[in-house]
Amino acid sequence: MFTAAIAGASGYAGAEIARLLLRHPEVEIGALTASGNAGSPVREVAPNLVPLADRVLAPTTVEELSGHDVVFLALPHGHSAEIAAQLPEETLVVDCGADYRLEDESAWTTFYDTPYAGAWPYGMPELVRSDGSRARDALRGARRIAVPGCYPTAVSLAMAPGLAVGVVAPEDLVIVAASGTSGAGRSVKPHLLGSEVMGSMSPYGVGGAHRHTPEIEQNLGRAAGSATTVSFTPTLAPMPRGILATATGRLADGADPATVRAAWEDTYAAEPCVRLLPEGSWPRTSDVLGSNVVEVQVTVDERVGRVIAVAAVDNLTKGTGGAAVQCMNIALGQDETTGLPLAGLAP
Ligand SMILES: NC(=O)C1=CN([C@@H]2O[C@H](COP(=O)(O)OP(=O)(O)OC[C@H]3O[C@@H](n4cnc5c(N)ncnc54)[C@H](OP(=O)(O)O)[C@@H]3O)[C@@H](O)[C@H]2O)C=CC1
Ligand SMILES: CC(=O)N[C@@H](CCC(=O)OP(=O)(O)O)C(=O)O
Repeated sequence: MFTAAIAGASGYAGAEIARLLLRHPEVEIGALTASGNAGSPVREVAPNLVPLADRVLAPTTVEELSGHDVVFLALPHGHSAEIAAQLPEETLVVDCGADYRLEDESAWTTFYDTPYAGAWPYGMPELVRSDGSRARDALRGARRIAVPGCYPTAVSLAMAPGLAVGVVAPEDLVIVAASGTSGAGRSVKPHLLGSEVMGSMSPYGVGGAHRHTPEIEQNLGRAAGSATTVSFTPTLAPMPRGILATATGRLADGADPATVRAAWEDTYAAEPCVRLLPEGSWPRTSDVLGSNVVEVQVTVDERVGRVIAVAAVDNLTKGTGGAAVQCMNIALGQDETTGLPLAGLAP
């Protein structure tokens, strides 16, 4: 058995990790820490975590987090480095925040207002590179892992196969994605009040301003084997969980619908957490609710010569907490899907 602590267990991502670890046969849940909610019983902040109801949230300190095999950090950006630096090198630290996702310091300083912390192995196991290798390779035995952002998970897994195989041109990539409100965390934000969100969809971070833009470019650049820029527009949808991302790119010279289909099929044939749907079926957020699977579909709009790839993901499961547990499994040498739900809740 391994022991795991969760820092930020009172937040959406931390509570999702706890939900998943409760069903993990090889992990015992240790310290659960919080900030403003420290001292409260779990039932007051995450009543869905019934088996943990009477556990009391501890303050987020290195002392509370020490002595575990695994420490999950589910904290706001900028809080991971100080804690990670004080944990032993042999402790597996899985960071759900953005702090260690970007390799390019200038990209970080353009989009974030905290100091650049560095880059850790990137926790998107299925991400394919131009040489056919996967990001998974760097996760085996790793002791520091950066969990991807939720939009980059959906977008990158939707489009990477076409870039890696060369059936999509690496320039002129356009992405529009809709996210449920839990993507923003649980702290109160005026634009996320129920009366503002219900019955309405709205864009934000328009014009290349969203901080996930460089992370998507990093991922798709790795797939393409060359620097890549994207136009990315996020939108907010009136639902608690889920992201639906639509990515389009120009059909590469010499490619056709059959080679496009083959690129996606070959890339994902052996991936347990990415499901390429049968032709004609399209991903829906409702089908991946609570599941650690990303559903993907691709087609070619031959009239305009563009490849259209769509992905649906639960932002809190495969989009954060599930990816964190999947990466832990790989790092610890466990079967990759141990403890993870691979079917969604329906209806
Ligand atoms: N929500 C999502 O879909 C995704 C989230 N992430 C990332 O995961 C991390 C957590 O996100 P999420 O759970 O949504 O956020 P929440 O706002 O829901 O939770 C934040 C957590 O951090 C704690 N916290 C707040 N301020 C501090 C502080 N100054 N020092 C230490 N702890 C603090 C909170 O404690 P308390 O409530 O007790 O004050 C809470 O436990 C973020 O980095 C986020 O970007 C990544 C991918 C997707
Ligand atoms: C709906 C919503 O607000 N979503 C968040 C994305 C959160 C996420 O994935 O996370 P990181 O903060 O870890 O990068 C946003 O757009 O900022």
